[in-house]
Amino acid sequence: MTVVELRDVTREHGQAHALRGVSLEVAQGELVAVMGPSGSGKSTLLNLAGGLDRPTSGTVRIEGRDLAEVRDLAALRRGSVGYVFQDLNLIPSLTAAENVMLPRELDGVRAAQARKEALAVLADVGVDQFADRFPEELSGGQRQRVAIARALVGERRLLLADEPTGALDTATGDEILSLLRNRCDEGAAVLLVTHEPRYAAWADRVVYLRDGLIAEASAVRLESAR
Ligand SMILES: Nc1ncnc2c1ncn2[C@@H]1O[C@H](COP(=O)(O)OP(=O)(O)OP(=O)(O)O)[C@@H](O)[C@H]1O
Repeated sequence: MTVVELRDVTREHGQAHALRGVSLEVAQGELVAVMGPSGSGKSTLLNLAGGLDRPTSGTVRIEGRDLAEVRDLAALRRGSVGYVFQDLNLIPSLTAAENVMLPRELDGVRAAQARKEALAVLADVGVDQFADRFPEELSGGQRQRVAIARALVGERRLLLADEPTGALDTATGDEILSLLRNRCDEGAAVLLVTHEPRYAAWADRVVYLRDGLIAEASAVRLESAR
């Protein structure tokens, strides 16, 4: 099943053509890596796929719903889309568990239930022992896991990750990728922006962007690099 579909999508910022006609589908269970030089449109593509930005032309569908016709986009995003960014924006005054609970509480889930869900997903990513610590009390890798837990909570089916391994050492980066890969194998669709061939090797497909267009797409799974 297709989770996200972009069809002939363009995005212009005044004179700048960030995307110039991109079509892409990501199915359940699929991890697609997006690579390309700086300024080629990778972040724009991710933002459009998650409904954080709107295309100038073309359509974006999440689970079959045309985002241009969705009234409460924020609710759809909270329910279906998880984001992991390099700068993870954990809220410093909230504990790890509270950061993960927040999107669920915004959706009206009661605190006790939200905490239960947060602890379960923190355990999934291996940091439940740090649930009551604040972000500044955690290492970079631990913080990134908390950010991933926040993206995963509520069983979101589309995960968008923009350089999620940016500041991490190789071993921690590999662990983060393996978490994303596991979630994918459990049925999520993942779009991953990365500069690193090492991490793109975890993908089912690699899409190369150049000047706002898909220059090349490879369907080869690079098993040997795992
Ligand atoms: N808000 C904006 N206003 C004007 N131009 C923009 C805006 N956002 C993006 N652009 C332009 O669109 C193009 C694509 O930007 P985008 O951030 O998507 O590229 P990227 O591939 O993610 O780059 P990087 O790897 O450096 O993050 C760039 O030329 C950028 O300058």
